[in-house]
Amino acid sequence: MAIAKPPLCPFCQAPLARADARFCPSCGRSLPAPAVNAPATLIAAGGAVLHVSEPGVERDVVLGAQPVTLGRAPDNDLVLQSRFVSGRHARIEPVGQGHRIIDVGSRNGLLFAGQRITERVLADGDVIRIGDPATGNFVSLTYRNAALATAEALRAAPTKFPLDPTDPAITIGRVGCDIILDNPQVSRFHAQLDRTPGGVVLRDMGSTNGTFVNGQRVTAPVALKAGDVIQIGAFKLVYNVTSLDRYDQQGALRIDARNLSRVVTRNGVQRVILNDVSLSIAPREFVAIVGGSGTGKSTLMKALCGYAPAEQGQVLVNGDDFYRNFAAYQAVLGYVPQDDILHRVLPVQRALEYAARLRLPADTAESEVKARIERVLDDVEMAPHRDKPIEALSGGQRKRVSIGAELLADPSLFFLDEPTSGLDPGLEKKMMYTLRRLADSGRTVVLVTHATANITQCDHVIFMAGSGRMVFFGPPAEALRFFQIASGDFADIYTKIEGVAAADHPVVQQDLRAEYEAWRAAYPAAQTPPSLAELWEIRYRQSPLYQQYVANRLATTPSGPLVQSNAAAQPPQRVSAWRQFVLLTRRYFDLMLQDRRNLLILLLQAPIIAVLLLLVARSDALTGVQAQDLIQRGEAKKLLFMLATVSVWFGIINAAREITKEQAVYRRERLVNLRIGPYLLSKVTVLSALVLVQTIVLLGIVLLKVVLPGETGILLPPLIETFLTLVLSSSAGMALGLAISAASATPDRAISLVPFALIPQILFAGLIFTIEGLATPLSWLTISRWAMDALGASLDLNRLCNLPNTDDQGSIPSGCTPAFLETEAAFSHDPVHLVGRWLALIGYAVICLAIAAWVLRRRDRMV
Ligand SMILES: Nc1ncnc2c1ncn2[C@@H]1O[C@H](COP(=O)(O)OP(=O)(O)OP(=O)(O)O)[C@@H](O)[C@H]1O
Repeated sequence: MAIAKPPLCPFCQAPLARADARFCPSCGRSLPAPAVNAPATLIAAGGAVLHVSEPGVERDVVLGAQPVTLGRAPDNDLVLQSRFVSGRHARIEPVGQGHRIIDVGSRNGLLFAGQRITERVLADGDVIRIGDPATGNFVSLTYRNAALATAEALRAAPTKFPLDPTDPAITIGRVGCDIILDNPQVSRFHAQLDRTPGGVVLRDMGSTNGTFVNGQRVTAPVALKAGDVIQIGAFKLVYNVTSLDRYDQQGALRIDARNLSRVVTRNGVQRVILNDVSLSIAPREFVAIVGGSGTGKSTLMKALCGYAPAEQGQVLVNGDDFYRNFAAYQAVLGYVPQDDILHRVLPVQRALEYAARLRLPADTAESEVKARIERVLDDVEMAPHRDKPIEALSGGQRKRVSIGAELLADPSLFFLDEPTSGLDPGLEKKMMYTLRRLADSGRTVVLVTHATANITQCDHVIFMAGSGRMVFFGPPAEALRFFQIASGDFADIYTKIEGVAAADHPVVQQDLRAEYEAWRAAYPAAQTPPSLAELWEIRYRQSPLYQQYVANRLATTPSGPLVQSNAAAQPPQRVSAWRQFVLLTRRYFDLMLQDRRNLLILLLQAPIIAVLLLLVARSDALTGVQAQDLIQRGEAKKLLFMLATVSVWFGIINAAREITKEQAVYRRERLVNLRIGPYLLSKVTVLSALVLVQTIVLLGIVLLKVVLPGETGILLPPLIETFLTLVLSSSAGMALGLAISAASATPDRAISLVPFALIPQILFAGLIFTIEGLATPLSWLTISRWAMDALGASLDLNRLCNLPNTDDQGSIPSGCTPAFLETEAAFSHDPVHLVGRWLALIGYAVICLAIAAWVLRRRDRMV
């Protein structure tokens, strides 16, 4: 074994005079004790190399024909400094042309691909980590051995399935098929190849996530020709007439971005928010996008993950145009937005069950869902908290559950928007450690973060500055050198890249003098100076780092077949509307029941209002007594007006917060596959059940005192007609409430809008004020007016005298005169009139739901 590089300061990379130097002559920081014992017996020419990366220390160690022990004790061949490494941790011993690593009984073990291992024969490119779950620190050991096939090459090699010409059909699916594609996103029986007289034909067997041929979704049988590429989730199957070659791209997805730009126009002014960004992220890399506020981090991430495509430029996933093939790749995409994407009132396990049912193929067995949930709970270390409501968890734990929800579908591309925001430094570090493990276990992980304390855990860091400019892409340690940060603190980079580049600016003077002068020469007439971001961008593009980490990477072709697609971007795959409706309805019921306090308040409204009405309503308000006929119609109208308005109130208030309060969950699920129709109908179903209960309670209690006339019903008994009218009024109110909710940015705003919907119901119902002139068309827009008409018709108010109830002296007028018996057209006692009013209420509800759906669809575009 030998130290391959001259000793360098781990903080500023300046050369050290001696390997055992205690202080750096350049940055002056104290140095760790020499870490490696290098007995001459272990030095072997041409051997494999182990790149050792400990916090603050990087070195290469040559492995030879002798076993090497590693651990913290000083008598190991390779001494590691970190406290979480055991005294005697592992042994690396030669096997054939390569090596094997063996855990010799360490406490924290060896991690490979995110999983603990006891032993592994190493392939070129393997990364073994020793991690400390308590602090989130880890040591990385990267094995390089040119004599072995690379781990990437092994992963890229196809598996050939010979196609027997006598075989009439070949099935493709997750279990029990001729060709097995083992991924939760693949349906059990996903697709089938049929041999027909005309050739081989591919059929999708009603899969949840779709089958694609050359980028086109298979909706009808497709005749295959040689070279056609079939895509199912992360798998590609190339049809070669005599064989089907399966390329498993799980955990092997590379992202190349070329010249991404985005310009927005606000108040007529154009602004660049993403400025010609190119980069390349290899499979299983963990990449952080960092930079100041408003510098375009989220814009870049959304362009990379396809949720807000760049206007110019191209994103390629394993060489395929990502935007054009978005529908095919959507199944392998995980995205964790800043907000929680699960309902907080649900316990962790139950929330994950609903998420799994919505995301995984419909034919996923209960046992598979359970196993998947167990797996992700372990992956995010939340198994001990499975029964706790999400709202009872800490911020970091909640974020882990959101990550778990995304992991259910086992995505190979994983994007996270500020997963560490709001976490304390300890939790932040653990979160980064979790993400590192997820990347190691076969995911390309990209996150946006403000926190730079732990970005050494990433393979690469992207620094954004100014108006969407990428000023650095490369390994974190290189960033410190590039920006000449002697302190070793990444946060110092922020101050170097923000601001205007005046000639006397210290950063221009120290770092960017050449770039500044070149810029001045290029733009001699410029009135305003460039930004520091612009100069760093120029500097980075001219640096060897850009050549190495961007240009050279972009110049290499990805392994595996390419999808030659000229298709326009296709909408995402849709799962069965009925299945979604059933699941969403079940979940919504569950949410209602979990939020007991709110449910209790909603349910108490009806009896409390009914009891208050009992206190003021007369028992004969609707029937009338002969001697008091003169005041009856007014009294009856008051009671019916209250019943109608209260019903509308129930509907509006039940629904007004229901969409807006869960909009983060809705937005995320919409990006996966949620349909607006089933979503709204699930709300309508559950809320209808609620208004039904409320109406029964309200009417039931009121009728304990108030007597309903016996014979007045037009089509049905008056009780049934009254009940129907009130339910229809509540339902129309509920639809109006849902429209308000869909249009409101926050629950508070929705509640503030409720009076605007409710007060017209009072003004234009025709009771308090006479409706004439402009008020007439406005009254058509209110629910209570149609409800009053229907109630008045059913209970035949025209049979009662039409006199205002002003007889507060107790004196009874002598009798009804013809003038007092004047009828009101609104209460016509005929079937057409009543059914017309019911239809108006139904139409009202339908229009409000259509508006809610339209608003939700419009929101899709606002990314
Ligand atoms: N759809 C849009 N329309 C108009 N302006 C937008 C749009 N999206 C982003 N912007 C603007 O582009 C700039 C960059 O936004 P972005 O969200 O990418 O920044 P960021 O670096 O992620 O910021 P933060 O760290 O504050 O979240 C901001 O000034 C933002 O207001």
